[in-house]
Amino acid sequence: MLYTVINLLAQIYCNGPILQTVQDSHMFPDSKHFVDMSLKYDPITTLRHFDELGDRTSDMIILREFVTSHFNPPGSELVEWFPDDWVDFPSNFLNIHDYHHRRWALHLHRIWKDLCRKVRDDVKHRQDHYSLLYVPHPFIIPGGRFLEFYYWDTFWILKGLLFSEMYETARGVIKNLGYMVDNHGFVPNGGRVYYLTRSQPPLLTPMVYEYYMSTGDLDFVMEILPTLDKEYEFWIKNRQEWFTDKDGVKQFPYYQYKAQLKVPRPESYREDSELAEHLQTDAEKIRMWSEIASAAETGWDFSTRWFSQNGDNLHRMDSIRTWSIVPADLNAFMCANARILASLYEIAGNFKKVKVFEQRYTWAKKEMRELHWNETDGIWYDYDIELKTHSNQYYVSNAVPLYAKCYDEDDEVPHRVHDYLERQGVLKFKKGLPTSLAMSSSQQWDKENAWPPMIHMVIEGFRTTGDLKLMKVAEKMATSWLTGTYQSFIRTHAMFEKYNVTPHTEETSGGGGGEYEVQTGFGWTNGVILDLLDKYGDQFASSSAPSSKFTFSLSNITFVAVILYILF
Ligand SMILES: OC[C@H]1O[C@H](O[C@H]2O[C@H](CO)[C@@H](O)[C@H](O)[C@H]2O)[C@H](O)[C@@H](O)[C@@H]1O
Repeated sequence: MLYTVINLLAQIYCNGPILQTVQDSHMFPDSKHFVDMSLKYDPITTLRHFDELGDRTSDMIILREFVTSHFNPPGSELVEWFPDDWVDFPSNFLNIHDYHHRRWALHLHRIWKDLCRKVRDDVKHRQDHYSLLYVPHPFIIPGGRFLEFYYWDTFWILKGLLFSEMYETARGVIKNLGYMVDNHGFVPNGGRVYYLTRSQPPLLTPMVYEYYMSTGDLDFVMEILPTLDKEYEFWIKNRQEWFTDKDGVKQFPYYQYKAQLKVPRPESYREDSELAEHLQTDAEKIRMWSEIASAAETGWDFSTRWFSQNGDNLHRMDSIRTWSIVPADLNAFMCANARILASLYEIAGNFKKVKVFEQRYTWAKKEMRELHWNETDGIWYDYDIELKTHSNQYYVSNAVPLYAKCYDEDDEVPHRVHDYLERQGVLKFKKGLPTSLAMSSSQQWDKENAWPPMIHMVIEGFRTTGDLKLMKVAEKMATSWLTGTYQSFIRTHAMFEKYNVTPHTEETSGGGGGEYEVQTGFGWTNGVILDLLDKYGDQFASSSAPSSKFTFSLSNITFVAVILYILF
């Protein structure tokens, strides 16, 4: 049933004459706008009405009239939702000693209410009218143009919700992703029908682990465990290959982002059509669109990481070759998934499964050592499976295996990672780690853009080593990030999805590049700040807060007022 509905919807939102005509007409400046509009009639009627217009759809006035009379504006399928478990002052925030930061945290905490949505019941009953996929529980959207849930964003949103003591909402967002696995076989990139051809970095199992660590809610873990297992199977079945020795004997499995797409991404239809314009054959175009969709699956859309690293094509988007890359971060995530699932099955007393996942964990660590670890440079690199070599370039993702703890107990490894970052000169970026050093790139997952999830993983990677020197490194990074983003917030009153950390200016500002304007809101940014304030709020003092006496007393009054309000 659901399969038939999805197929029908695909004819409107993923392919077909309406999508192509509207997107090619440049009716909306952002290609995502059109595919987020819900239908006024069912897909078959809509297609028939469009067909009846014949050639007249080349007239912009007629086309616009058709869109207005057959589609609703984006967002009308969602209700703004007040989360039941939201309280004015979560007691965790008492741990934030500096009142400026506490006030900032309270502001971010309030933003959860602005970003919380519930899918209207009508979507459940008439899914064939909506590109939005039905999920049963309220959830947090990233913000800006992103009005649906996003898979890997949810991990950092969840971290923030847990610090905000919104355990019910946190459980709901996890359950929604589980609902995706149960109904669609995997977690898509985001909650739209056009995202059903690809996933995103697999962090559902780590989310359950984080939730369990904060709540001790074992019943929920046991309930969702089969779904987590099912998601792991999706990655095995659809994204796994075996590394073989020269005699063809299997050594260990490895994972790649590998989505298949025969058409341009619907939400960036124009951009992808133009990129493939020069290609002669359908096969070449399909390959390029699949490489692009796979890059979107990485979460790093787009980055020179997926483009040619040399020659005339250096760092050009049309040289995209995601299928040739074995990403260090994806394999680290799969490794962490295997380790967590082995522990959860142990708690469940299912020792057969413990053995299965322990074996997968052992393989994953072997894969990390043999394909990614570079003994000379002391870091993990992406592996180029076509050229049979390390990618050998600095990307902040090189440090993700440290966060995922995907290496054998060895005190040296974290220090070597630190030394590598130092040698690359990226620790000199005072405001935050740059994503890459590919200065000629105009992509958003490159150069001096710093992304909250990556900053968080590096900080956590060092903080959790237990090594005093590296914990200091983590603290310094966290303090710089908090200071820069706080100053930016005071100046702009906005939280950005990514930040520019160029050393050439004093101030941290919103990032740039890529195919859309920098967005504000912003789910994962706020989640990361709240989690860092959880970890460092008792030590971190604002050097940058507004200094006038008036602001000082006003903020104290605000805080006292909040406390009085709670007490009485
Ligand atoms: O519409 C273009 C792309 O937008 C998304 O990617 C970016 O935003 C996401 C939400 O914050 C984030 O998860 C992703 O890492 C960003 O690059 C979307 O995920 C892409 O699939 C889409 O093509």
